[in-house]
Amino acid sequence: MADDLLRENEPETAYDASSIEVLEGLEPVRKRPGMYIGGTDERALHHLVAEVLDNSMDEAVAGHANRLEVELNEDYSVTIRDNGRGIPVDPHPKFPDKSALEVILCTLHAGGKFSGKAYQTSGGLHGVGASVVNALSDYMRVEVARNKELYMQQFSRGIPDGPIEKIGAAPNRRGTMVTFHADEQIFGHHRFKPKRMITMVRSKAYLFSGVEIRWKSAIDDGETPTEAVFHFPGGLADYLNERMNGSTAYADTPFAGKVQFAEKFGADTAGSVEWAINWTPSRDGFIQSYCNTVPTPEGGTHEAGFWAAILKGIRAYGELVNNRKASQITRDDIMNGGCALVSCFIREPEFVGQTKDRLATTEAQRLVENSVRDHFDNWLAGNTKAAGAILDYLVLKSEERLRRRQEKETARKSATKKLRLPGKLTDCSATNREGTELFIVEGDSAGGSAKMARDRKTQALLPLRGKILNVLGAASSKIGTNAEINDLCQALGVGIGTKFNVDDLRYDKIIIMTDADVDGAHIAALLMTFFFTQMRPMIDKGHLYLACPPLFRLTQGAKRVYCTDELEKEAALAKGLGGKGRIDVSRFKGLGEMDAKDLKDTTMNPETRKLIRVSIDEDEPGETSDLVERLMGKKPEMRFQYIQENAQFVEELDV
Ligand SMILES: Nc1ncnc2c1ncn2[C@@H]1O[C@H](COP(=O)(O)OP(=O)(O)OP(=O)(O)O)[C@@H](O)[C@H]1O
Repeated sequence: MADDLLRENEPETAYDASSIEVLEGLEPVRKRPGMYIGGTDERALHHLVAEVLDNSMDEAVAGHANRLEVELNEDYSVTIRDNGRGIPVDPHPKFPDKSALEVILCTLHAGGKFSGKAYQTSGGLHGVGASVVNALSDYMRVEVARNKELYMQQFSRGIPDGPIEKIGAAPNRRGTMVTFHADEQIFGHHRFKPKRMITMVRSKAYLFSGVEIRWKSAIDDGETPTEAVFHFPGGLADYLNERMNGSTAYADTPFAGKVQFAEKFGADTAGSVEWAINWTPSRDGFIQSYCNTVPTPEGGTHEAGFWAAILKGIRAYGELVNNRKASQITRDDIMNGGCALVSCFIREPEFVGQTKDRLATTEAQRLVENSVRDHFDNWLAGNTKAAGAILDYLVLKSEERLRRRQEKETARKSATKKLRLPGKLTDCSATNREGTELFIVEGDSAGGSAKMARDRKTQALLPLRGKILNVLGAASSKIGTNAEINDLCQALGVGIGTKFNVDDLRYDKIIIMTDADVDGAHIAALLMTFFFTQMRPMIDKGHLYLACPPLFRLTQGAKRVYCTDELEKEAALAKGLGGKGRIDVSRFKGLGEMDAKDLKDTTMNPETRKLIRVSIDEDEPGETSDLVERLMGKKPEMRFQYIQENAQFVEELDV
């Protein structure tokens, strides 16, 4: 890439240290890495690559770079290089004795992407990524070629080894090169995996057809190429064809397109959307969405806009061809068998959390919906054969869905009549499963408040007395005769082990609601172990949840605030409640102490509560069973060994 000079005469003055704004200092990253990269497991580790790669992609999308290189080195360090403008190296106006580069890498919330001046649409926005990677790397080296000079600075665990140095001339080079080695103190035995990295690299190239990305790996896993070049002028349509992998599709070529928002909504609207979708009867559908090349696995407003456009388009087309059943098609039907890719670029996107799993920018919904809708109407009108086939398929799916619902309704009604439900179950009144919830609560007193706090229509309660049997330590005959477990199975309407059928579940969400103390955590762990070993599909299909009751209630006059932990409490006390007089702090010892209103507001009401969905790390399902066996299994020596190996971690959790 050295010989590739992009826009040689482009002035670099417009993007210099003054474009880099500072909002806050570094520090808490090493202490609480999870807050910044969502954990310390393998997924979090790979997130480091994403953060650095996203910065180079942002340069490319802004039109300053067209070539990137990603290399996994022999010592498992990673090098990412671009031919962009180079991170600014001049002294920072706020900290004249430091270069902008050092400020960026050693300060949280330092970046050039807050105001949209240096970048129009960028994946980065919090000014956190590069400094987080630096803080979590035991070694980091950044080289910047700018103005025909080569600069270099090295860091260990977020601290500079020395000031920035000019290490030579760079007549034919420009851009940034970052090499980092993830810190084993943070990530333990996890290592970068070539397969995971190449998938990420390849998808970036698909998402932005103006970039070529070279991949190299010194680690050969036997299945991933050690060298490759990715450049996809066909963009998402190419990617979709590859993802669908030869499955028969209703349209010969996907419905795909790209809209520059400025052309449709006026020059002030920066950004664009690109999409590709096709339907197939031979596999489940999927959607993969991105914003500014950052994957958004939990979707968000851009996805909502996209599906709205497709749904409205299909229904309108149905009306046009006099297919009256088209009006019963729902979003779920559209997604059934629909394989879709959506990638948008917008200015100042808002995400939920630093790992950016879900896009929250409301504007994106309108922009995407309006852009896609016109194109879709035209496409349907111009591809009548495919349009007819897709419409028929979706109508069929909607009919199947309606039939299934009816069957389930009657099944549930007769089941409620016939089923012998456990006496202590307080059932909900809804007759069909959709939207219903079963709270498994600890103790009878908690059950009392919960009974008053619940929504009778959709929320059912099952109080458990004491701790349930630890199924990992028990013989299977004992499991079958255990009274608490029998009650649980009856309430859920299912059998255990091989007899478990997830479709029989009588509720949509199963929510474990225990006290926020050690005993409560133990009961929750026992229940989760039980579900994990005996009713695993219930977790895989996302039915199991943990309620998050608060630990503290702060009151000041009429103002009330709930806090889930000590940290939140301290923060709330420091900030004040905005009322007058003394702040009273009460600590809930158990759910039973909370009055019904408190319990409803904080823990049960779907509008205001927090819930954690229990899931299994898809990448390491084996690790989960291994860990469950070690922690909950019969052999105390395994538990002891785990505690010894992870003592530091366990201690931290206790803080
Ligand atoms: N490869 C690069 N080329 C040019 N500038 C860069 C590069 N990498 C980082 N920067 C500059 O450093 C700033 C800080 O980067 P950092 O990754 O810390 O945060 P961000 O990308 O702004 O936001 P986020 O925390 O959401 O990733 C960027 O805003 C950009 O101005």
